[in-house]
Amino acid sequence: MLRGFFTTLQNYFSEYVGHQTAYALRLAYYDRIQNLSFEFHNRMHSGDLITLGMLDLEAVRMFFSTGLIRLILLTLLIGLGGYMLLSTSLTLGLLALSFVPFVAWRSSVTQLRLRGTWLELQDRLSDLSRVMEENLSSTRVVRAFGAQPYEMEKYHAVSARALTLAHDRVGIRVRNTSAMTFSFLIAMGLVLWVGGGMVRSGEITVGTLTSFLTFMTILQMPVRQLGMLVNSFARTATCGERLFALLDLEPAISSRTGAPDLKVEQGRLVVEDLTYSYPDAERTSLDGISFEARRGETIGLIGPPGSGKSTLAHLIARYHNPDRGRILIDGQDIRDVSLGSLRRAVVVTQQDSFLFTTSLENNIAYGDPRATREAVRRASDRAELDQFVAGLPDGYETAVGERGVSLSGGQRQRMNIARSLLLDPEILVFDDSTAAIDAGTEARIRKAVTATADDRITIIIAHRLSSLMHADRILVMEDGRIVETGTHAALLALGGRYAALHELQFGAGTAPETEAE
Ligand SMILES: Nc1ncnc2c1ncn2[C@@H]1O[C@H](COP(=O)(O)OP(=O)(O)OP(=O)(O)O)[C@@H](O)[C@H]1O
Repeated sequence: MLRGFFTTLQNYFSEYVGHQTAYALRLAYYDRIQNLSFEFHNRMHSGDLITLGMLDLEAVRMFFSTGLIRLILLTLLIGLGGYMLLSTSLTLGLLALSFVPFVAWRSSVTQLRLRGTWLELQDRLSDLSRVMEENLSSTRVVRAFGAQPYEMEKYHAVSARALTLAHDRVGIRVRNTSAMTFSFLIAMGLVLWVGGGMVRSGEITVGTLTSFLTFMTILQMPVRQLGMLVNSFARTATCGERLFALLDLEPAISSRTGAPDLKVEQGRLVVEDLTYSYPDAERTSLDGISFEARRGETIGLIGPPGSGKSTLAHLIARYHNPDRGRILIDGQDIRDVSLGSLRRAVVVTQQDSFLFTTSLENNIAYGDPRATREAVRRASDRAELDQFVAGLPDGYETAVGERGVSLSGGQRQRMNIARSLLLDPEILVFDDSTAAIDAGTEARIRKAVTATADDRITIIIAHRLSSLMHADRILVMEDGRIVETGTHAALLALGGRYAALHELQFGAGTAPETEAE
């Protein structure tokens, strides 16, 4: 009865502790990956991060749910059992316990081997989720190029690698279990042999020998479980090491302790000698960029792909820290103010928009969940999305994302623009965010955005000249440097790269004034 009672308590509490530990670790892990820098996320594949957050964390939970309590139980059982055996008969006790050192040695060897292979297996499983994740997010590309057989083969290859290693691991474990059973049976045989002799010579009674054998049988189970414990230890040590290596990482981009909020009064942006290279990159992505902008101004950024336009935008929002130079907003270095206040003041409308699985309204209000329906509608109207939404049966309640209505590339971009406009930031960067929108709609969006442009600095990054020719100043970038600066008219008159681009896009002879209207 007592055993039943305590087993129930043990099961309940050990599971409770395991789940509570996993819950706390899961939240700490999620919190960490929310705050680690873009450089970290560029380096780590999301498949690996998911494996770490699911499998490694589960291994640690299992240890707390079953391994830890088993360790206490085994120590108690082996300690007490061993004491009772030895105190009854020293010779027989030693014989009965002779298998324990062998099992301990065998387990240690197995622990080391399993530990190594577990790490390798995790890597192979990570490869598996990476291939699957890539495949799921590239369904269209795969179908468009008829690459299903190739994808299948790729998945098969990584699956087979995981299977081979899993097999090897089973082999190690089974050999270990067999060796342990064998050594126990030998010890039992010895006890019967020697103990039988002692009974015959009258040294001990049949009852004592029987109780010895019963003890050994009781002890057998926990001792055999040493193997499982060893396995659980090996897994937890490895998984915990990986998990804590990530938990111990300090986010490269964070607010200094006690950093004040950014205060914007005049609304002046100063970029000084900005230089930046991505980690491990051979080339410098930005090289000595300097410019200034005031509230009410629109700055256009143009240049060939890879010239550093997006990198510059990302540095202004402090997604990365510059290697050299600084960015000041109203005289405050953006590294000295709280990150939250900076990200409220600087919003970058990304090239790709991500739709969360929720209503259109919630998607637009993502940056400000407390925004009113009216504010959402206004932002969406300025982004030329309102009419489209009005045509949907559920209007702003329409579910979008993976399980909802899909939006076209242009509609997604407009939703992205509405999401940014809603926040009404001090510095608004459009990073090629109108590329998928037709020129007519883009012109209407521009007009609506310009109506409130006096309150902020607007930076427009685009490849299409018509998107930014109206800007107060246009910066032409090449290889991470600003190579030309001026208004549309001035740059045309300069006859340099901008003029050449203009000729390429509009042909010679088109009056710039008409375009710039
Ligand atoms: N995460 C990254 N890691 C390493 N190098 C990068 C990374 N992102 C961009 N780069 C490199 O930095 C340089 C500038 O890239 P960036 O994306 O800023 O160019 P861009 O002018 O915005 O290009 P596009 O017009 O194609 O958007 C390029 O040489 C690019 O290869």
